[in-house]
Amino acid sequence: MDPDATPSPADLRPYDALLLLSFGGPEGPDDVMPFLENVTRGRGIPRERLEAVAEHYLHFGGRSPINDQNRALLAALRAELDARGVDLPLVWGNRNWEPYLTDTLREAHDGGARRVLAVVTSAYSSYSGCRQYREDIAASVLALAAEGRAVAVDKVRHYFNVPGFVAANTDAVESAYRSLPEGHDDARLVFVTHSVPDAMEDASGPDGGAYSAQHRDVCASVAGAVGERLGREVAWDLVYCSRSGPPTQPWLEPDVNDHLRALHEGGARAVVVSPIGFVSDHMEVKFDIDTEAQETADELGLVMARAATVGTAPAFVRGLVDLLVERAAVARGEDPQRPAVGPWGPSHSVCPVGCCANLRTPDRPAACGEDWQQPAVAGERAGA
Ligand SMILES: CC1=C(CCC(=O)O)c2cc3nc(cc4[nH]c(cc5[nH]c(cc1n2)c(C)c5CCC(=O)O)c(CCC(=O)O)c4C)C(CCC(=O)O)=C3C
Ligand SMILES: [Fe+2]
Repeated sequence: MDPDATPSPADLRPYDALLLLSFGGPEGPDDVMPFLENVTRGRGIPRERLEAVAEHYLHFGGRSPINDQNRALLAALRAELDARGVDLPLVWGNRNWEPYLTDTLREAHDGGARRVLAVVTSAYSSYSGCRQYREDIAASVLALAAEGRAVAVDKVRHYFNVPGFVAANTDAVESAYRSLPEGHDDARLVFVTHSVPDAMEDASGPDGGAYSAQHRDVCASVAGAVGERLGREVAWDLVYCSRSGPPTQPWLEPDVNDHLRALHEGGARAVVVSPIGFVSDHMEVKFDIDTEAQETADELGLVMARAATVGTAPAFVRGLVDLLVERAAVARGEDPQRPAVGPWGPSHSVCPVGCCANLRTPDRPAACGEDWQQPAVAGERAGA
């Protein structure tokens, strides 16, 4: 083989554009309340909770870190795509703030895109992290169809257990252990994710309970790999942050702060905290972990090292591009390898009917699922 030959470009057919789909966040103090109203519309979040969360944002200048983190991820994905010879456009749209998904897809359509492949900034099955994004896609596709614009959107499978996500988290947790002061290498490993109502947990995935089960699956993989690198068993727990419903409604527990107190009472002197439920250091990480949980640890005299989120770690970015390539092969009817670490195995590429059910408005259309019907548009064909 000619060593100077350019490798053939990664095959993304039949897609003609790639989409990063995320949550969105305020860019300044005036955006905070309108953003929070977008997030919580029709969701029964108490007013006091909204005011408290507005304070979290204002504490950081009214600007969420999430948008800049998405810009950084877009740049990293672009570089990896370029390195693999992929010249498709890569665009960015959000659920709750500019750039809104519908505007992004309209612009992509007008630039020639008809069949788009999406990756969302959530690695797990749940209504908030999966179906709600699929509903956003459906609403945008339907709105554009009504304007005479035909676009079809698919998404990649859940990536909590893909090798790149597991490797990036393993590296981050190992670094956190190595950053602890001498004599603390027995630190307990505390994984943290976003709490959700018990009812949302019970409805997550095709058979229920997928949200916490997928977390436990990747936590076990990461803790096992870190243990091998450190040469000893690492004891770990999965706990929760950012509970927001009324106190009468059960949400996943324990809360990270209560858990740190319990560990301290049990004699722990140090913890490594890994926000495994989040892909970047957005507001939940900055406030609920770096501010609140850190204060709790300080009060207790507990040494706490926080592991990085995957962010733009090269292993993670390569893993996402591998998934885009894999999903394109699935769309072409091929049978690609679908690597996964741990017993859960690779998730579905197309969500089964009823997966991550919407408990409030169950009939809302959701794209990227077996029961989704692409709207017809006169004179245009999506995915042609
Ligand atoms: C599972 C999950 C993820 C992870 C998956 C994913 O990434 O999608 C996530 C991400 C995020 N959540 C975020 C922000 C908020 N989430 C809220 C409210 C809620 N989240 C929920 C769940 C989740 N949320 C739930 C069940 C609610 C209750 C209301 C409802 O049933 O929908 C509220 C309202 C106020 C409050 O109650 O906290 C805010 C402001 C931001 C942006 C952060 C930034 O700006 O940096 C991000 C990435
Ligand atoms: Fe949230």
